[in-house]
Amino acid sequence: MTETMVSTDRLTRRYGTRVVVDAVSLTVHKGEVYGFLGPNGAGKTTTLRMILGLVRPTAGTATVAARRTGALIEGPGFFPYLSGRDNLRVLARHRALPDTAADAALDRVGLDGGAAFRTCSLGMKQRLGVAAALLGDAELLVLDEPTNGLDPGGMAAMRGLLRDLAAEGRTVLLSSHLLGEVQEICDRVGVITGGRLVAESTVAAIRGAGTLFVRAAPVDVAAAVAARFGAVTESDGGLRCDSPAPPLVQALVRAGVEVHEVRTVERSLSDVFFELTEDLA
Ligand SMILES: Nc1ncnc2c1ncn2[C@@H]1O[C@H](COP(=O)(O)OP(=O)(O)OP(=O)(O)O)[C@@H](O)[C@H]1O
Repeated sequence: MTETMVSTDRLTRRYGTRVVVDAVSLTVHKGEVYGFLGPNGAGKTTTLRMILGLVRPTAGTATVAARRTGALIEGPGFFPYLSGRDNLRVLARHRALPDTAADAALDRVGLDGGAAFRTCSLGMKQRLGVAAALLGDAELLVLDEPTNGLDPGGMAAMRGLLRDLAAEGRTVLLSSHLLGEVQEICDRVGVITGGRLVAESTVAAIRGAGTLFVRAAPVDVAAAVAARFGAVTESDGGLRCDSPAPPLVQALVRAGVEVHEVRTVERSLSDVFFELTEDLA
């Protein structure tokens, strides 16, 4: 059975008359990487802050089942001249944790922590931020844009780290405006735009089963057969058909059509995202 780690029920935040987060109900399962996806200003950070108890909801509720939660929201305040290790030890001491907790968190993210914070690359700084969130062995990590500004190598490393943390049974809730990133890291995504959650599902389900691309001759006969199964449009010298492949192919062959090519065309998460957000524009 899937255990729920975070759930919100019609979570809402207004600033003045402006509704920044509008009745968002989302569910994050234990042990998954959940991507909270939306354009700038969509309300992601405000939602994460409400989940963490840093911002009070105007209405609705947020429930967190984790006993130990760590967060990286808009970068923790690291001291520039202290090393990564000393920075983490300072944070650990604030929370009455031993220095060994800082060392364990550094190990976990693969940093030696020797360099002064100000000399660290952005990738190292982000890893240090994740280490800070992990302090005290957090079982839920809430990370606001953890891959923001990273180069492709840094992103791949962060992706690997977050997947590994989930494989250990931790739950990761991250926000992002990078569709490709979310598509690769996350088990499930919630899409937010204009403060409203417009979709929540597995990445695969949100992208849909995809449509079929069929190249067949004669094309007009093929189109007539395919139209019995669903919508058909002509594209790239073939047909795009909304239909499962086996019955369509059988019917085409029975109708004497020569089938040259049949393949599934998956929509990327970005196509879906723009469709979802266009509807609301
Ligand atoms: N304290 C506040 N007072 C007034 N408006 C606010 C406050 N905090 C956030 N907002 C507004 O709420 C909207 C959503 O902000 P939020 O930071 O939650 O979005 P976001 O999706 O995280 O965007 P970004 O990726 O740019 O951080 C923005 O238009 C922002 O200006």
